Order: sequence, then C-alpha cells, then structure tokens
Amino acid sequence: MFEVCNLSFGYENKPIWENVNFEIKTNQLICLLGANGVGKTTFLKTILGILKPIKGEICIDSQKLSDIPIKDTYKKMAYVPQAHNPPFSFEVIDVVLMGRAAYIGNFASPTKEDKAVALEALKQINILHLANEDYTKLSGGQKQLVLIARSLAQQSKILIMDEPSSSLDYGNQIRLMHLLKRLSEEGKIIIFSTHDPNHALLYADKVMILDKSNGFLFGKPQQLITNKSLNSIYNVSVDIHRTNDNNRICIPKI
Ligand SMILES: Nc1ncnc2c1ncn2[C@@H]1O[C@H](COP(=O)(O)OP(=O)(O)OP(=O)(O)O)[C@@H](O)[C@H]1O
Repeated sequence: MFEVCNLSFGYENKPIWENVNFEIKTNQLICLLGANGVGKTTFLKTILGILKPIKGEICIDSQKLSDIPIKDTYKKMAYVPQAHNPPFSFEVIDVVLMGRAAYIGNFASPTKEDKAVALEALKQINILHLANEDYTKLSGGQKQLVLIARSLAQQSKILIMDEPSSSLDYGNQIRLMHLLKRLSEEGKIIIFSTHDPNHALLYADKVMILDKSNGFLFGKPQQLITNKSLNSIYNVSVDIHRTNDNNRICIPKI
C-alpha cells in the first residue's frame, strides 16, 4: 500500500502544494495531469523521497519512507526521470544494469542473473538491439526507452514515471501505455505524468490532477476528466466523445 498524508511540498520551505492526501491500496495505473509548472515533477520527486517534504508523511506498506533504508527504497520504488544526461559515455546495457544497483553488493559486479534481468527489460521495450550502443549518442526517444527499461530492471512494486512518453513516437507511446496497463494488472502500482488527457481516459484506473483553481484531485477518470475540468487545467475548450467501443476520448474544439 502507498499512502500520502497531509503532504506539503516545494522548495526552500516554501510550499507549492499543501495538504495533499491519497491512498493506493492495490495495483493500479494512475495518471498525473497538470499544466506546465504546476508542480508535477516536484510532487513525483517528493513522493519518491528525492525531495524532503515540507510537511506530512509518505508511507509504503505502513512504513514511513523516511525510515526505510535507501537501498530498500530502490527495491520498492523505481523512477523514470524527465531528462537524463550522464557526464560519461555508458553502454545502454550498463545504464539498464544501474537499475540493479540495490541488488548488487557494494564492491560486487552484476551477476549473470542481473544481466539476464537487464536484457529482458530491453527486450520488453523492444530495444535489445541497442544494448551495446553508447547511451549519450542515442536520440531523445531512444534515451527515454532506455530509462524505462532501467526502471523495469529494478523489479520494484511501485513505478513512478515523469512524462515517460514525452519523446516517444506514436507507436511507442501506444506500446508503452499497453505495457504499463499490463504491468499494473500484474501487480504494480504505476504513477505516470503526461500532458495527454487521453492517456488518462483510455488507460488509467485513477487520475491525479494538480489544478491551481480546484486543488489536488484524485479519482476515477470518468468522474474527474470533463470538458469543464480540462478547461480549468489547460484553459482550452475540448469535447469529450464516446467511441464505438465505449471509450471516452477528448478532442480539441476547432
Ligand atoms: N530546484 C528548484 N528550486 C526552486 N524552484 C523550482 C525548482 N525546480 C522547479 N521549481 C519551480 O517549481 C514549480 C513547479 O515545477 P515542476 O517542474 O514541478 O512543474 P511541472 O508541473 O513538472 O512542469 P512541466 O509540466 O513544465 O514539466 C515551478 O514554478 C518551477 O519553477
């Protein structure tokens, strides 16, 4: 279980958001929406423990995140950051193996099993052919796929992903959404941010919204994603349509 109580977060003790509460009891795919600069990355970094909360608690399986040793945190939660520019050239397989760090002893090398897990993660994302390429020379979308593979290699129950599809082509976006849906059905809690409300409407079990006018909202996409709420978040007019197979999608009004 993943629980956040009375959370205030921001920088230098100045909160961007206050009194955020939610509880995720089981495996679910959760989509985080909000306008540019509203605080999504700050929120994700805070619930990961990368940024210290100004107030409040984050708990995993009833244990405070602040009490969990850092290595154990990496076994429980994996992170796909927005941008990643390492100072040195690494082969793609080595970047993915970094996801195994929590399982490898301080002065030990990755085992055969770690390498097998890393290769399997690359295969799941359809980029096994990039295994021995220089990570720093990949395209933006290819780097994003490698970071997703690294997070899968971490084999954690909770996956936190900051705009994981922002640089992906249309096909890779859809394949990623299908993969996230399947992984959540198989037991993971996945929270991912996106700027496409259709990702929430088509794939998510729940949606989190950071909206300066209406506060922090957490609930079912069918209830929270409406013409009115999208107008409030993004200040644009959209229509929500029902498709033949009974999905809802939003289309901008032209
Ligand atoms: N290190 C920092 N120190 C102080 N303020 C910061 C820092 N990083 C971000 N901010 C500010 O915090 C606010 C929220 O930024 P954040 O990156 O969390 O937004 P976001 O919702 O993820 O935006 P986007 O959709 O554009 O990625 C912004 O006003 C930003 O300027």
